[in-house]
Amino acid sequence: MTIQPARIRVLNDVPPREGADYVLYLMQQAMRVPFNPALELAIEEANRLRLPLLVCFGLLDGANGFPEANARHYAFLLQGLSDAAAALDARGIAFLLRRATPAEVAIDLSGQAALLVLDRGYLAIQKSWYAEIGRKAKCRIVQVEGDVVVPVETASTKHEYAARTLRPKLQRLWDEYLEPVAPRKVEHRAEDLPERLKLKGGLDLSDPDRLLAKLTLDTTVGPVKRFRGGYAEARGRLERFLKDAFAGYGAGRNKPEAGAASHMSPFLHFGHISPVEIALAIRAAQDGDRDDRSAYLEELIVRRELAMNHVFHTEGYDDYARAVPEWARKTLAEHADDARPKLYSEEELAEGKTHDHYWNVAMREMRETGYMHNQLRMYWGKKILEWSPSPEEAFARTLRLNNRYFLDGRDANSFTNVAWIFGLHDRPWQTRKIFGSVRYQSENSLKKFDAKAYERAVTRLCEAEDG
Ligand SMILES: Cc1cc2nc3c(=O)[nH]c(=O)nc-3n(C[C@H](O)[C@H](O)[C@H](O)COP(=O)(O)OP(=O)(O)OC[C@H]3O[C@@H](n4cnc5c(N)ncnc54)[C@H](O)[C@@H]3O)c2cc1C
Repeated sequence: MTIQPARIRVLNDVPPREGADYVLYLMQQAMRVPFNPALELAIEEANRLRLPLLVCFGLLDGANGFPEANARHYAFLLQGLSDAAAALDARGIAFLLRRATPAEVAIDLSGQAALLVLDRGYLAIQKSWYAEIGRKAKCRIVQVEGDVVVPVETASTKHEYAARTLRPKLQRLWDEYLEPVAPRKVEHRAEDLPERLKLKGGLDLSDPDRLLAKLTLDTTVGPVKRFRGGYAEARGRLERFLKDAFAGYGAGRNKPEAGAASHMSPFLHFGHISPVEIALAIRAAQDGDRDDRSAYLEELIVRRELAMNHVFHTEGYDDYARAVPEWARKTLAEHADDARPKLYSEEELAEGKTHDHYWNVAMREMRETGYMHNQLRMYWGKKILEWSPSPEEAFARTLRLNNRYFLDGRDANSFTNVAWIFGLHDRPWQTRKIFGSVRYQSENSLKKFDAKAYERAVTRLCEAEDG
C-alpha cells in the first residue's frame, strides 16, 4: 500500500546525501510502530539507499520542559516510547532517545543522514521545532502526516466555521485515506550502523518508570494507574471497547456511567495509536450497528479533525481574544458585570470544593485519574465560566486545569474544546445572565444520566489509584 502523496511534504528539496550512514526519522509525534506512515516511508527510503534506519526522539525536561507537561504526562510518554523502542528493535531498527530538544537531536544527527523524516504537528512548539530543523538540518527533509485521517490542508484550506461545514469535506475524502499502512521489510538492520555511531548519549528506556524518576519535572501532578501508555495498551483497550461497549455507543455516549467510551484520547494525543487504525477497526467491528459506527466516526474524525483545523488556522489558539469568535466575546463582554451568585478561586475548583456535588465528583475523576467523559467535560467547562469573575479569566483557568490534569490535555482538542465552551464552532442561543447568547448548560443536564452510578464508578477508580 503506497503512502498517500498528500501526507508527504518535502521541506528541503535537495537530493539524499551520498556516502551517508543512515536514514534518520525523528519520531516526535507518531510514537508507535504500527500504522505509522512516516516510519514506513523512512524504511522505504533506507531500503532504496541501502542504508539502515535510525529513529530518534528529543526528550525535554527541566527549564526546557514541554509547556504545561508534568510527571503524569511524562510517565505515559515514556511508557509509550519504551513500547515503541522494543517494537523497533524487533524489526531491526535502532532507536536513540536523547535529553535535548527535538530540533537539537535532529539537527545534530542530520550531519550523517542521507535524509531526515519528520512527523507533523500543529501546536506552536511543534511548529517551532520543525521550522528550526527546516533551517538548520544538513540534509533532505521530508515531513509525513500520520496522525489524522485526512491531511489537514487537504480537508480544507480555511478556518472552518463549524462541524457542519467541515463534515461533508471530510466525508467526501475519508475513504481514500482509510487504508492500512503495511509494514515494509527492513533490508538493512541496525547492526549495520557503523561502529562510530554506537549511539552515545542515549537514555535507557528498558525501565520507563526508573527513567521518569531521573527527570526534572513538575511532580505535583503524578502518574496514574488507570492508564498506561503505549501501542499495546491502546490496542488492547480498543479491542475490549469493541467487544464490551461499542454496541450502543450511539445512544450511550452521552451517559458517562454507561461505560460507552473508548478512552482512546490519551493514546491519540501521544500518537500511541493511529486514528486510521481505530477507524478501520470501528468499520470492521462485529458488534454495533450503523448508528454506533457513524456516531464514533463523527467524534474520531469530524470533531477531532475540526480541532486540528482550528489550531492549524488560529495563531493564538490559547488566547481568549483570538480563539473565541467575535460574536461570543461581544455577548460575554455585555454580561461581564452580571452578578455571579457563586464565585470560586482556581484552587477551590482544582480541589473540587464547590457547592455542586457532581461537578466535584467529575473534578475528582479528572484530578486523580487523568480523564473525564465528554458529557461531563462540557458541564465542567460551562460551570467554570459561570463561577469565574470574567470570561477571560474563566478561559485561562479552564485551559490551565484541562492541560494540567487530563492525560489528553495540551492537545489540539484541548484548545478547541475549551474555546467551544465560550462559543467557538457554535451559534448564539437564547440570551441569559453571565452567558449572554453563548450556550448555557444547567444542572438539569445531570438528570439525563445516572449521576449516582457515575459517582460510584469514580469512587472505585479513585480507590484503585490509592491502592
Ligand atoms: C471542555 C472540554 C475539554 C476537552 N478537553 C479535551 C482534551 O484536553 N483532549 C482531548 O483529546 N479531548 C478533549 N475534549 C474532547 C472530548 O471530551 C474527549 O476527546 C473525549 O471525551 C475523550 O474520551 P474518549 O477517547 O473515551 O472518547 P470517545 O467517545 O471514545 O471518542 C473517540 C475519540 O473521538 C474524539 N472525540 C470525542 N469527542 C470529541 C470532541 N468533543 N472533540 C474532538 N474530538 C473528540 C477523541 O479523539 C476520542 O478519543 C474536551 C471536551 C470538552 C467539552
